[in-house]
Amino acid sequence: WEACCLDLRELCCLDYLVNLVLLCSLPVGGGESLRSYWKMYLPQVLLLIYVVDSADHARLPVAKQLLHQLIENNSTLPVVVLANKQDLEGAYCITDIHDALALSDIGDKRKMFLIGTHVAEDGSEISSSMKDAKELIAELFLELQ
Ligand SMILES: Nc1nc2c(ncn2[C@@H]2O[C@H](COP(=O)(O)OP(=O)(O)OP(=O)(O)O)[C@@H](O)[C@H]2O)c(=O)[nH]1
Repeated sequence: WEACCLDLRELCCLDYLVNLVLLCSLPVGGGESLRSYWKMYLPQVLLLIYVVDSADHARLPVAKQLLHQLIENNSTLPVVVLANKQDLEGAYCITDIHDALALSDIGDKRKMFLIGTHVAEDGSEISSSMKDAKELIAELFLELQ
């Protein structure tokens, strides 16, 4: 991580920056066996990107509880929630996801964004929603340097 702490303001190519952000990210899965690692990584991150499955209504209450627990002791950590799988029939819309995750309770001190995304099932192309999310994340990353 430290090796990547160069002055990103000097970089003017957004594509390069987006790729660099992805390189610098620490993806941690959401499975039960991996959740104990979340708090371990949290102090090292500039920005939390929390991905939920918008079509998995049954697990949204757990996703809400875990998100709130994760950030309860860090009132300023910026959070980007990706409401993924928006392409699936029955997926909750952004307003429903906002309510299901109780994002209005997350506090007004931090930057918080909620974006609907989806990826092609075969991974063949990057959707425009995912490109928008990547660009937002890159811009936030720049601001946080
Ligand atoms: N239609 C659609 N499928 C997706 C999307 N994102 C991931 N998938 C597919 O969903 C399947 C499961 O992927 P994920 O939900 O990301 O996997 P996971 O989070 O490890 O699995 P769970 O913990 O069981 O939810 C894979 O076949 C992915 O290709 C999406 O936005 N739309």
